[in-house]
Amino acid sequence: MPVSDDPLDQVLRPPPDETPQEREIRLEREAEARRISQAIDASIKAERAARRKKRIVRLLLLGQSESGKSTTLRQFQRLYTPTAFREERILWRAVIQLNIVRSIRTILDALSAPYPTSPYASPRARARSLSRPRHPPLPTNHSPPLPPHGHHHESNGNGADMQFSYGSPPAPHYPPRRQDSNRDYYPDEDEYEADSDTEFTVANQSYPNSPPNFPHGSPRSDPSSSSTSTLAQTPLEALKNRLLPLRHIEAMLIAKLVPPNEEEATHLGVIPEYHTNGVANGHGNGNHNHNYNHNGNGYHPNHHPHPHPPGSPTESHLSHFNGRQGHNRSQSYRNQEIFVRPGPGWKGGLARARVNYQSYSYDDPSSPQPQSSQRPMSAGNTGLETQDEAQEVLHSCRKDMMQLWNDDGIRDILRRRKIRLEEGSGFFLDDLERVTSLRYMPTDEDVLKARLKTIGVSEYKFEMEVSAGRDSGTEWRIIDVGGSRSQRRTRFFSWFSSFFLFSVIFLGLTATWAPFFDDVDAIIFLAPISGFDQVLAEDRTVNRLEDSVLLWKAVCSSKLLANVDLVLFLNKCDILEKKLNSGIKLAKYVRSYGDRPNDLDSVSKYLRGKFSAIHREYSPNPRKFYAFCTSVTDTATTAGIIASVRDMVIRQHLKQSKLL
Ligand SMILES: Nc1nc2c(ncn2[C@@H]2O[C@H](COP(=O)(O)OP(=O)(O)OP(=O)(O)O)[C@@H](O)[C@H]2O)c(=O)[nH]1
Ligand SMILES: [Mg+2]
Repeated sequence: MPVSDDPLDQVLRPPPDETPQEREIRLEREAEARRISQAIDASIKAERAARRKKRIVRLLLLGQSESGKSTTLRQFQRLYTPTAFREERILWRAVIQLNIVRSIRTILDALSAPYPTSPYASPRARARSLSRPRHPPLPTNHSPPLPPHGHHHESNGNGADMQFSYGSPPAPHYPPRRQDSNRDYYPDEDEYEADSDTEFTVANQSYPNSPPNFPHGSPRSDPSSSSTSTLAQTPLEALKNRLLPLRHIEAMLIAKLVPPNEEEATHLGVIPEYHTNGVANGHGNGNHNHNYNHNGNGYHPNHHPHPHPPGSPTESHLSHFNGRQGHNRSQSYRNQEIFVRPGPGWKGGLARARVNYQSYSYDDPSSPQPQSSQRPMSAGNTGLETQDEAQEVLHSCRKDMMQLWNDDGIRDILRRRKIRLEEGSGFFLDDLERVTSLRYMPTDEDVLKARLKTIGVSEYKFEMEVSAGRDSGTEWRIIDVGGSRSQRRTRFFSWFSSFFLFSVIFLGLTATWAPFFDDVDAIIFLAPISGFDQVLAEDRTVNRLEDSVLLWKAVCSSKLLANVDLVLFLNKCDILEKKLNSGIKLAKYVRSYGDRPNDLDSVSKYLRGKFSAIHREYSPNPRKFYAFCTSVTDTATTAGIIASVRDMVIRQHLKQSKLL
């Protein structure tokens, strides 16, 4: 008998001194094991066939944090389950309220932030910050050009140009480079050097050279703030005092959005004043667990350590708003987004208290308008019987918020600190009059613009409503994952945007994850290409575009996903276009772009070519690949793209079914 080299054969080979009875028992056991294995195979096959027969289509959304995955999911819901989507719009009002409050907080913090303490601050900058006040580096997501050594060059083996390099020679004032094993990089792009000598004295003081345009004399008279106004040193200070109620609203909204049974510390730091008010829910105690909610039905397949170690910035996100001393302000509050689990978890509580408008159709202006005395009722799980306090506070603060946002001096400060709120997520400050009205009902566009970070993995099931078109009856399952990085212990880990993706793609498909990724019909991968000049909020050493490319390579080369068709959304093209038109050059960040034209068409074509080449080189097997330039918040253009994706996926799905 030929001797096999297969180590498995060697292990399984019967012992040389096996007796006839032992042999009989062994053969019986092996036959039983074979029978069980065949039964399992048959049942898996039958289940797949049944699923295909029932037309269950599964889509997986992948991409870095803020790439637009959940927004794409909302677009699917808007298009194919319009009634349900419309009914849920009111639930998004709390999220929009929170987005507004946090935008205002960003501005206020920008006005009162301390001076640089970054270890990477240049000695010159440090010296200057000691000698005279300057604008401090505030957290921004905008990246400096990466140095020339930072490029990645891969050969595609067939001579095609696969070079995709990031960076350009550093501007002279950037901090000294910190050496990484693979490349040089700038750890902190926020080292700020004023580009002129115009001097501001920030943090509640005067603005000698370019004052914000507050009205001279007394601040706007407001009975609710008269006592604080008299204490105020400046109109700005008075304005800030009048905006103090937003602190309470922020804590209240978080308590409202996070279900009471949520185990996870929900970024609520231990803020004594909130706790004594009984507003906060007592989280923030370092009890970090993820419960991955599969199918939104409460199934929690596993517990994983919280991605943020105790003491990480997420535990104190409210502290900055409180303006209390002693917190490390280099911990960017902008990393500290509120997140809730996707799916019905957070909506569940809100949905129990649907807004109490009487049969008023927001789409039908001829339907009876709500009475002016009728204010929207809270749709949250706190204060169900009360009026919507958050909306009322926002309404009463709206003039002050508008004054703050529209002030030229403050805009100038934001600009100098590279805070571009209008390009960021959940931006509603240009719509304050509308969104703070007492009868505000979010529009479809508002829901798509709202920002709520996803944590964990959820599968959404829905059937297309009959009104949605010919494919009604197909059950769609869309899997939305949280894209933010969770593991930064090693450089290797930090290359990958998500612990979840990392687990699935690189550590192998564990039983825990199998239900999510098994038998997926297609992946929609979102690469927000407007982020070419930005860094990740969760790791400020990493350029966003670079991160997307690395993740794309990982997805393309994953053996687990080798047979899944890929749809690429080069997303946030609307922001990209604005950036390019404002003069920001792609070539400064992607050196290989050279002197090609700096317009949307050329840039998107170029990047599409790069992503497409990576797909060709890295995919283990040939497969279908589609690429679109998208702005998934745009309802008109996205409808067409989603219809194409739907047709393509269904076609493929049917083809596969026939093969079974
Ligand atoms: N202007 C613009 N904004 C977009 C676009 N796509 C998404 N956004 C906004 O970007 C923000 C982030 O989008 P999400 O869909 O929450 O991102 P995500 O990929 O689900 O992020 P995680 O849940 O953190 O993984 C939201 O406020 C969206 O409204 C786009 O194409 N253009
Ligand atoms: Mg999301």
